[in-house]
Amino acid sequence: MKNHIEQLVQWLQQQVKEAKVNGLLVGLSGGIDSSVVAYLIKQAMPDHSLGIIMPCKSHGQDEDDAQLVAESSGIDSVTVDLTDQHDLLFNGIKTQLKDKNEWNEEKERMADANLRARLRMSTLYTIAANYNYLVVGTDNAVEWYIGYFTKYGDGGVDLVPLLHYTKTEVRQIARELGVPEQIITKAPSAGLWEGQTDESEMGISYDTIDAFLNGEQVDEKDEQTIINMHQRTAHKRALPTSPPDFHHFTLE
Ligand SMILES: Nc1ncnc2c1ncn2[C@@H]1O[C@H](COP(=O)(O)OP(=O)(O)OC[C@H]2O[C@@H]([n+]3cccc(C(=O)O)c3)[C@H](O)[C@@H]2O)[C@@H](O)[C@H]1O
Ligand SMILES: Nc1ncnc2c1ncn2[C@@H]1O[C@H](COP(=O)(O)OP(=O)(O)OP(=O)(O)O)[C@@H](O)[C@H]1O
Ligand SMILES: [Mg+2]
Repeated sequence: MKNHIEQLVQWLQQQVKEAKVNGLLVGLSGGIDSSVVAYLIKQAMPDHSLGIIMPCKSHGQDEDDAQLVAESSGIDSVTVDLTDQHDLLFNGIKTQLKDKNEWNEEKERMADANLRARLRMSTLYTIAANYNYLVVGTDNAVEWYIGYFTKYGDGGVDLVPLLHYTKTEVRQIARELGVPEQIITKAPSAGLWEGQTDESEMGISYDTIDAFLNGEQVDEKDEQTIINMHQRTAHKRALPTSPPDFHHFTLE
């Protein structure tokens, strides 16, 4: 993995150069993916990299873990608590729709969760513009393939260095980089509601999806689940859908 790390660091440096920006930043959650990205961008841009810690009704342990990663990687960090902003916006929207008797309780938890991810995205772009930095995403091959991210939330980024790495490989890279073991071994979670873990929500294990992506044989039912998730989320990996160019078709 040493070789991969060197290449990823060089690739990040090249992106900074080509985009003519000053540096790179990442949202630091205390999870393994953003920890790996933090270590990589710190290596790529030692004096121009930033980790943004954004609690939003989050578990205190996650913030402690994010702080630990900031310290162990040496990356500069800023904390922006989004709890009040989220409450204001979410409850404002909810009140308006409730008044019209059109609030869908069944969709509430997911709407609340996705708004957290999109508030984080907005925060990252506001800070990126301030420093003239790029926003670095943390999606790995599994999350990308099955669309396990919020469209224009944590999926709304400029660079995705881990896109071709399975979760197993991300763990290997993390060990090589020196990410603290407690971060590597904790259960992956989007942290969007109490008790959420990726595997319980996806209904399938990272090991199974890793195996599928590696072209290995997996249980037929699991294979179908993965393919269904991939197909259902194709829109998240594409540019917005547009109609044909009727205007120019009529010109001749
Ligand atoms: N066919 C289609 N063509 C174009 N657009 C389509 C569409 N179908 C839905 N859409 C749009 O997409 C929206 C649904 O997508 P989206 O808003 O992303 O929402 P959705 O996929 O329902 O939820 C996001 C999922 O990602 C997970 N997540 C989020 C954030 C972080 C992490 C993590 O691992 O840390 C995980 C989260 O737990 C949840 O399972 C719809 O509201 C609609 O606007
Ligand atoms: N509290 C938070 N503060 C800052 N960024 C966050 C926070 N929660 C989520 N994010 C951002 O959203 C991204 C998506 O979360 P995701 O859970 O997939 O990654 P992770 O937490 O780094 O790793 P894992 O999947 O193992 O939990 C994070 O990598 C991070 O960039
Ligand atoms: Mg996480």
